[in-house]
Amino acid sequence: MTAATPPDSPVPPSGPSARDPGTLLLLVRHGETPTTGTVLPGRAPGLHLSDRGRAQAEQVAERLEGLSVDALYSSPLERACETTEPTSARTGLAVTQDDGLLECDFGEWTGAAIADLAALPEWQTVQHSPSTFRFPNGESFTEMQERIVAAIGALCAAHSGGVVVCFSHADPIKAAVAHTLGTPLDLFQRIVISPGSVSAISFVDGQAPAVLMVNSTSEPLSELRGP
Ligand SMILES: O=C(O)[C@@H](CO)OP(=O)(O)O
Repeated sequence: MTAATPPDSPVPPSGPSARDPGTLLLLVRHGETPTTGTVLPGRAPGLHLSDRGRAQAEQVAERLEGLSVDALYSSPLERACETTEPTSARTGLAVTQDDGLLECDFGEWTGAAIADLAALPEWQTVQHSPSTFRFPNGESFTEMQERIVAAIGALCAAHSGGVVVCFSHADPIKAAVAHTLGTPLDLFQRIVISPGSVSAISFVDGQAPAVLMVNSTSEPLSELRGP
């Protein structure tokens, strides 16, 4: 037999819009570059945003209007840092570079044409069994996932209860979203993260993290914090 709930008992919080808004993490993929989709740029220096990529960066800043942002972090690579610039200008917040948000270290595959890589037998492993794959003289997908998950965990802990915006890269963001959803790393290629897109994760004490948005390129972001 279960005791009746007293009529004045508080209603338990049921999600991020309840009394405790928790910590809101926004993961932004950098805007397009001249080689996005054709070359695996990895950590090679000197790759900058295209005109379209700069427009996508502006759009991210516009979409953040109305959201009270506490901190901005970025992968140190140029294409990520350039994507932060309109948001930094609009919010007045400085950007802190964080190696935990870096692109995967693709090792000897860095700078290769994706069409050439797709012809290799190893490409099938990258697509279908990524948890077993290490890039030649580079990082494994498992290491990349552990790195990004640790990085965003530390940043959210440092800004508990706040809104944290992190600018990163496709594969690390896919791996972070997969981890939050409980999706096996071997299925993480099913998640699409487009240039200039925003994905949102909410962390509320005592609750499982909640994925609020994935690969969004148009929805207003202020509504993520409720009315
Ligand atoms: O080359 C790509 O498709 C992705 C992989 O993560 O890299 P980036 O997001 O840096 O463009």
